[in-house]
Formats: sequence, C-alpha cells, structure tokens
Amino acid sequence: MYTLKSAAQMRQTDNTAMYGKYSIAPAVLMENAGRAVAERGGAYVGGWDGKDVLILCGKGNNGGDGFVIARHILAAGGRVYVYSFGTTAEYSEESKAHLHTLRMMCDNRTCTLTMYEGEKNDRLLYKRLAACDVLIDALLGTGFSGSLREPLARVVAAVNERAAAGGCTVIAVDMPTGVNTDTGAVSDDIKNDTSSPLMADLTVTFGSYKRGQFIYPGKACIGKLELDSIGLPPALLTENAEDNVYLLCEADITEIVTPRRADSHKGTHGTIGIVTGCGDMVGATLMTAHGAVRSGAGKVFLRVPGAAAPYCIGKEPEIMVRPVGGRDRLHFCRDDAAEIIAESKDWSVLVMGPGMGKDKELPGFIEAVAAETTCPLVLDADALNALRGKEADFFARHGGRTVITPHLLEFSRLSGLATAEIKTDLIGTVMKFVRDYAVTVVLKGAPSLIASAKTGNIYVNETGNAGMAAGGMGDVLSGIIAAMIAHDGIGSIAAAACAAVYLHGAAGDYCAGRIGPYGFTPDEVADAVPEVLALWDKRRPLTLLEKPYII
Ligand SMILES: NC(=O)C1=CN([C@@H]2O[C@H](COP(=O)(O)OP(=O)(O)OC[C@H]3O[C@@H](n4cnc5c(N)ncnc54)[C@H](O)[C@@H]3O)[C@@H](O)[C@H]2O)[C@@H](O)CC1
Ligand SMILES: [K+]
Repeated sequence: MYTLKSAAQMRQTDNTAMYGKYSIAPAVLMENAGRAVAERGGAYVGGWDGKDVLILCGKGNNGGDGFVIARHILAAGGRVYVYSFGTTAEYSEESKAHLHTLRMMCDNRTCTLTMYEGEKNDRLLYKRLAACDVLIDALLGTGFSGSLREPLARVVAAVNERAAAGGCTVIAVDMPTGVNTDTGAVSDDIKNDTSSPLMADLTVTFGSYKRGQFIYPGKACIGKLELDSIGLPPALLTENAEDNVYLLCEADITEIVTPRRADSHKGTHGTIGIVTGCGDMVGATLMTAHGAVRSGAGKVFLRVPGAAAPYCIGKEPEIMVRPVGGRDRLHFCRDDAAEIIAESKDWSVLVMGPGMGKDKELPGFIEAVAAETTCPLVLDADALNALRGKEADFFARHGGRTVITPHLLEFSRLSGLATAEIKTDLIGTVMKFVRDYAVTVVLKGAPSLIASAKTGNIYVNETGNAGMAAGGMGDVLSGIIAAMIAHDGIGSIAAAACAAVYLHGAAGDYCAGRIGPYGFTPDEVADAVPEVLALWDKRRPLTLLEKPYII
C-alpha cells in the first residue's frame, strides 16, 4: 500500500528530514531530487548525449531542482538552456546555491542561463522551445494552487502546443505545472479561466506519491509516473498522519482475500440476504445476486416483491428466491419488514437498493428493516435515494455496520453538494462526509474511493477501466461487497469494501483484455471474478506448508 500525501504532509516530511532529528542538509535533498530526475529522465529519453534540453525553472524550490537537473544533464552530454522565472533574491538558500553553481558552469555553448524578465525574452524562449528535444518542467510543484498566472500560463500553453505536435518529450519535476497536489484539480478548472495545466510524458515525483496524481483531471496530465525516495528516511514516508490516503495494491488485497481452508463448508462462506428489486425491474436484482455467487458466497437468498419473483425464480438455480407479498405486489412496503427481520437472523450481510424503485413506502421499509437487524448492511442505488433527508439519523444509528455505494450523482444527493463542487476536491469531500456521518463509503467512479467509517482513512482504487462505465456494473459490485464481507477472515467491512472494489475492477480489466475495451457485460465481469482469484492464487508466494518438504 502506498501513502498518497498532500502538499502540507509532504512539506512536513521534508521539514522533519531537514530540520528535525535527521538533519539532512536542504541542498543535499534538492541535489538528490534533481539527480533523480536527470537519471530517470535520461533512461526515459534514451540518454542525454547530444540532446537539446530546455529547462524552465519557477521561483520556488521546484525551480531549484531544475538548476540541479541542468548540471547533471550537462555532465551526461546534453546541451541545456535554462530559463529562470525567479530573481536570485527570491530563491531559497539551497536554490540560490545551486543557481550559483550552474551560473559558474555556463559557457553560452552547451549551457546557457537566462533570467526571464518579461516578454522581451519570449522570442528566444519560443525559438529554443521549437528546437529542443526534451522540455523539463521545473516551474511549479507542490506549491502550486489556483489558476496559472502569467507569464507561466502562456509559456505552459506554448509547451503543450509544441509537445502535442510531437515535437519534444516533456518531463515534469514532482508535479506537472498547473496540477493541484491535493485535489488533482487543474489550472483551467477555475471559473472563466483558460490557462491549461502542463501535459507531461513522464513525471518524477519525490518521497511519496501525491493525491492529485491519482485523481482526474490532474491524473491525465501526469504521463508515466515514477517515484524516487530522494534519500528521505523511510520511517518518515510511512508515518501516519491525521488524514491518511492510501493507494490500494494487489498485495494488500491478496493478503486479506486469502485462499479457502480445505475443510471449509458453505456455512463458512457466509449467507447473503439480498432484499431488492421491484415488479418491473429485476435485472439489477439478478446481477447483484450473480456478483455474490461468483465471488464465493456460501448461500445467496434473494427476496423480491411478489410480482418480480416469476422473473427471478430458476434464472440461477443456486440463488434461493422467495417472493414477498402476493403476485400483484410491485414494491416492498413497511409491513414486509417483519418477515425480512425474522429471516435476517441467519444472514451474514444484507444488501438493499439495486432496482428497488421509488415507491413512497420504500423509506419506511428500509428504516424498519435496519432498525431491527444487526448484520452488516450494503446500501446502493434506490436505498440511498430513499434515505434522502434522513441520512444523519440513519447513519448515527447504523453507520458503523453500513457500507453505502453511491456514484457521483447519488453522493451529490446524499451530501447536498453539487457534483461540480465535489469534483473540485473528491478526496477532501469524501473525507469530510465520513467524518460527519461515520459510515463506510464506496464512491464509485474513476478512480473509486473507499472511506473507512472507523478510521476515516481513504483508499484509492486504480483497477477497472472505461468499459465498466455501463449499467449494472454497480449492481454486481454490491453483490461482490456482500460476498467479501462474508468472506472468511476479512477483518472489517472497510477491508471487505476495499477488497471488493479492487476485485471488481480487476475482473473488469480481465474482461477488457479478453473480450475488448468495452461492450462486456456486468455478468461477464462477475464471471471473471473466479478467474482473477485463480490468478491471484498463482501469484501468491508459497506458504511454508505448501513448499516441497522432500528435497
Ligand atoms: N525540502 C523541500 O521542501 C524539497 C522540495 N523540493 C521541491 O520543491 C517543490 C516545492 O517547493 P515550493 O514549496 O517552493 O513550491 P513550488 O516551487 O512548487 O512553487 C512555489 C511558487 O509557486 C508560485 N505559485 C503558486 N501558485 C501559482 C500560480 N497559480 N501561478 C503562478 N505561480 C504560482 C508561488 O508564488 C511560489 O513562488 C517540490 O514540488 C519539489 O519539486 C525538492 O527539492 C525536494 C526537497
Ligand atoms: K513541475
């Protein structure tokens, strides 16, 4: 699992490394950062020898890194043209020191340094841009916020234009200029602004990955992302902060979705109650159940309003379907709750929501069921819409055992915030929501975020693809979440939600690889779950017992 740091957390880490017990000299850290970009960038472009490299340096420490990079590229045989957008006086002491060294190396042939003073420098700058093989963006890093100001806005636009024409390779230092480190918002997100963020081919980032590198639209500006520790103490990089954000990796998930015990039985793998659907909508219901079956649930019970039952019975023999109410019953009503509550005593988890409709009795039914059941709840789609206006009370009573799985629009209704507002800080908004309501949230999207009610931690999931942007995928996910909650040995519902979201996305990636980039169905994604589990089993390291013991 990787920590995704905010700009403030990264600043804190750097400061502790330099001014705390480790006492790493600031110029040394900057040297390591610059050298890392020169080395990784060199590998990316096939070596610096004979290359013309334009290096744009801002007035903060990102710019200081640029002076170091120039020196190392020069040493590796490249020609460097450095533009500084700060004055000597504006630079930090370490940047000043590196600027001085670079200045001493300038020969106006292989190395030039221009202190940018305004439009009078533009003509030569654009000429250099038109002729360079590689552009190094050391303009702004973690210090950027808001919307790009001039002259950087026009310089970045020119760089993008040149790169889009296939003219040069663009390497960003730490962050591409114009991408917000915390939110992934970009320069032209800001109202009435057209200054675009820089589009990099490669970003070399320092110490820790940053949140904005994984959230769109910023994620689209990053290109290939490489992480370099720059010699920061590992203990500092993994240190817990108050608000922790992590990137899920396969190893985290295979650690919790462990292989089945050989002596297990169906009872070991949980009994899933799926109480959902309505008279004219059974597809979502069946896909939810199918997701649970394919994810290894021991037993799956499906309870649907009477009118929906004929369309569900026998579709999949392993799903035990029972109608609630008579044949003309289209929706659940409040009085049905007692029957479900009685049955739920044997259930490991209860799913409500997919395809449930919008009947006025629904909120009362869901509340009554929740009030008298004790098992974990997975609430999606119509169940979430039914909670509108009562969410604070509902989550206060049941949040600790509930996973909600809204997409952006559903989350907007629940939080009362406009989708555009949520998107300006996806992680921050979900973090606040979970702190306020103490409910585990799966916010579906690209990427999906999982927020733990217990710890407030946010987990970013990178599996999945655009082919999964299709109706029914979320229903399958609800079934997978339920199966993971029931999975033997998964410790918490947040862990189960992380496992399910990762698995669901990995199954979608498997389908995209086998079938094509889109057009595969939610049921095919569910069917791919066992295939992904089999792949994980193959990749899992041998345990001591499985290792050959006769040599
Ligand atoms: N010890 C450290 O703190 C280290 C920092 N390093 C580098 O330093 C960077 C952070 O340095 P800084 O905190 O100085 O920040 P930056 O260098 O990223 O930028 C700060 C400057 O950006 C300007 N700025 C902010 N928003 C702007 C906008 N919208 N339009 C135009 N200008 C804008 C500010 O006025 C400020 O002058 C990192 O990204 C990394 O590259 C590395 O050298 C490693 C060590
Ligand atoms: K940069």
